[in-house]
Amino acid sequence: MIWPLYFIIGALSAFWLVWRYQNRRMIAMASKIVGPPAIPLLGNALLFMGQPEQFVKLLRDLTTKYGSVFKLWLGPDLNIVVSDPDDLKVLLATPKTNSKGPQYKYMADLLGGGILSGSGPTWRKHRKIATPNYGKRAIETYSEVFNKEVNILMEKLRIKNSEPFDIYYDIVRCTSFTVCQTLMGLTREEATTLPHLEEIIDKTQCEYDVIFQRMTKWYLQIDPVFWASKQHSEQKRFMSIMEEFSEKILQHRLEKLKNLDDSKRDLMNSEDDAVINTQLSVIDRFILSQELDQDELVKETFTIFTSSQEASAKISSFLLLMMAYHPECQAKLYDEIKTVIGNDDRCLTDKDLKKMPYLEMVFKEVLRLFPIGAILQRTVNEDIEISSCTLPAGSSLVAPIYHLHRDPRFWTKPEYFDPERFNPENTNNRNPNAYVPFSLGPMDCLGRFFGTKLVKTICVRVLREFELTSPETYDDLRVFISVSVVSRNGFPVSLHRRKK
Ligand code: HEM
Repeated sequence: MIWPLYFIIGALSAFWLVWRYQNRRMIAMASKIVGPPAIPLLGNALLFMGQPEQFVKLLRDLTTKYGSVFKLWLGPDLNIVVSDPDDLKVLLATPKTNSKGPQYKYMADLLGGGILSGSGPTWRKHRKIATPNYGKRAIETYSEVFNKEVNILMEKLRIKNSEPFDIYYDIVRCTSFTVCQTLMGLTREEATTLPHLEEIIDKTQCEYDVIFQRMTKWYLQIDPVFWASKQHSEQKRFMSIMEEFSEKILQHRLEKLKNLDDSKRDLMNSEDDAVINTQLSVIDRFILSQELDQDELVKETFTIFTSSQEASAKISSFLLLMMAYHPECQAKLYDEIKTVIGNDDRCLTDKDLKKMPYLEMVFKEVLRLFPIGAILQRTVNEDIEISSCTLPAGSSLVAPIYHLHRDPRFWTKPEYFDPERFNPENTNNRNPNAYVPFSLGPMDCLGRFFGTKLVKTICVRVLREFELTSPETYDDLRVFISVSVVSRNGFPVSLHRRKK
């Protein structure tokens, strides 16, 4: 009976020795970098067995103990956690880290190896095809849809009483319909009849939880263990509805593209940041490029949807929750809104938003505390020298953005919500690299202008009409990381109509 056990131990030891021999250069270079003691095969993976809330504390404690650069072995993956802002700027911007890290493969299971979770030629090709729809000028054309969808959101909010409710669910519907009619190119009618739309909207966070658990729990990275888990059946169900959802979107666009005139087809050759580019949707561009097979089209369609509606809804909800928690900031922002747009419930323009500096400060403070890319990982393709060490080729760079944004070396009272950090004087006195909400370099956020404008449009319209309170206080807020930052208790707010 004992022989099978000897066999397994022997096979694992042989694997470990061969692996050490093949990676001896990386291991030798890693030995010069500090980090917690690792055990054979698992490395430091056992440190990550706790609850999601403990993950934030764990990384903070390790940074306190080992400093701005330290190593963590997750099984055979050497992760180098860098929280020095100047090093991070160099590391995220260099082409030597122009590939997503190995943990993104769990995201790629769902989204394919394309624009959000992929690397190399596929990522480059997809990013190039999609880019014309995301530029500063291109998104000017989306103002009408943004405002129209916010009108519908406002109608829903007007019929609520002053009982607390989780505002995220109304907002994420608004952002989802907005994305369908802009980046995806659907009519509202087509969007409302998409199969499983409601279920997808409601289950997206659960799916990100599964992905993040696989990224951080070593035993879920063993395929047979994952296949036997309940997370796998949840993921399978989600993937099947996601496929039907995306296929329907593609079907709508293929139908429209049958009658596409040549002038629009020529837009495929334009890479300028121009208003005219949005006459083709991102999905149209993927189809017309003929570069993607059917599976890639399905997954990239869902990626375009989920990367935009979820992030914008989450940041809008955090911003409104922060206003409910901080009445003095809300009053200041309301004064600014009233000065710029008066009492009318009119559509917002880009010009209006530009005249609201305090809104920009509040938005930045929300992104500091609740970043969408809370922890980023990149593969180091060639050795890179930084101030304190050399990151060896084959290792992974980990950028702990959440922790950088709360690092007391750069932020006084980092846990406090204080938009004044972003007034011109305070901004000038701080290291600019300590704030990277949209990441940096060639793999930075493609949707920063889209997201910024949509979040601001939603929040200004809601705050213009309602004063927000919450049954909870900022001290009650519990957040954890699950790809992005998640609020344990959701976004509970009450709405009170303002007097005209
Ligand atoms: C408003 C809040 C948003 C924030 C703070 C944010 C932040 C980020 C960050 C940090 C990344 C890098 C992720 C990584 O390397 O793992 C990223 C990537 C990306 N974001 Fe956003 N995002 C936001 C909204 C959006 C929106 C609205 C869209 C689409 C319209 C979008 C599209 C993308 C895409 C396509 C990528 C992948 C880029 C690439 O790897 O080439 N994001 N975002």
